[in-house]
Amino acid sequence: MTPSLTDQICSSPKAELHMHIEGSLEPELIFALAQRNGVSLPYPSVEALRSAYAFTDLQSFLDIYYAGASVLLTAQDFYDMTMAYVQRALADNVRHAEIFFDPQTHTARGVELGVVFDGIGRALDDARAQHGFSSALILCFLRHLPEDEAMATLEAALPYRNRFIGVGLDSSERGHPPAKFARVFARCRTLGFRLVAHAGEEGPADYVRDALDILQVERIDHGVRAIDDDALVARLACERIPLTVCPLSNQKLGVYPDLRQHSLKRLLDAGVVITLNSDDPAYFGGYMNANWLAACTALDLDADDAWRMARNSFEAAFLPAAEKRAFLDDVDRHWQRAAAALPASTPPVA
Ligand code: HPA
Ligand SMILES: [Zn+2]
Repeated sequence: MTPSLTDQICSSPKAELHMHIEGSLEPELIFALAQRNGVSLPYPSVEALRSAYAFTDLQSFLDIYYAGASVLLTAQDFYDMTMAYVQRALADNVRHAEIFFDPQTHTARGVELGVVFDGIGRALDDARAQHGFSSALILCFLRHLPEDEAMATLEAALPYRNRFIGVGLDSSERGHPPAKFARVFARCRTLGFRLVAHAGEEGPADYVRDALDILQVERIDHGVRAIDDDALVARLACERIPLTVCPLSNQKLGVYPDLRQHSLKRLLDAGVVITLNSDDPAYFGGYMNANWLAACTALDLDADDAWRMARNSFEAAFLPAAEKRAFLDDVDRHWQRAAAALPASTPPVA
């Protein structure tokens, strides 16, 4: 990739639609919060913790990710974590983020839901007021736990319903199919929440189809295993169902150990609305621009691919139409200027 394309990618406006706020907790902040809260960690130093980030699969990551989140106790902790993410996102020209959080990870430790909403919510309010950073929250249910617990979490979160726009489904995918959460997603649908779910990360293409048909989600998180099913790929493209793809996550968790083999280029070429995201940036070695550059370099993507994926990120966002239009205009202006500077670029078909 040329240095100028790298610059254009880094400076492009973009939306991030798949980022777990607990996955933005850097080892330095984990240690600082542990000290502030008198929590003891099973690692002697920041370096020792970071060197434990050698994952073999999703579960080996989740075990460390949940341990890291154990230092979050007060609203100020959630505020500090969220503000740290916002600063990194701003540096990568992320203009809008739809941020996942895992309430059950915190309520199980005795942290009240109000503390979680207060800390994250106040940080996002301040980010909007101080930096014009646009954002929304998506509450994720942990799929390794029973559906009844997801339902109880939903009911407990309803007093804060103006704080989140939608619900998602994360944690261990294998053995926990979408159908397990049919009732709670049906209830969320009647309540008017936006719906997403992780599917087809480690689980099969069938889980992507079930997330669409049974849970009736509007976006699929990861979804990269859809590539195993031609009819499903055609459906995703035809129905314009976005996939929130996370390249460095897929590499670090062994979904695609070699990014050159990643399915996202084939999916993009098949007309699927592919977006690029960081998933758990503190654990997988990079925030948005690192993910964009890793994918574009490994797969030899060009300016038209990048332009398309930047448009996709706002097209797939749960934004009001006027705001979406304004962001898309910013993206087009950016890449039209880039096209004048870069060789042989043609605008993508909107
Ligand atoms: O990539 C992921 N997959 C499933 N659950 C998660 N929780 C945080 N990140 C992930
Ligand atoms: Zn994820």
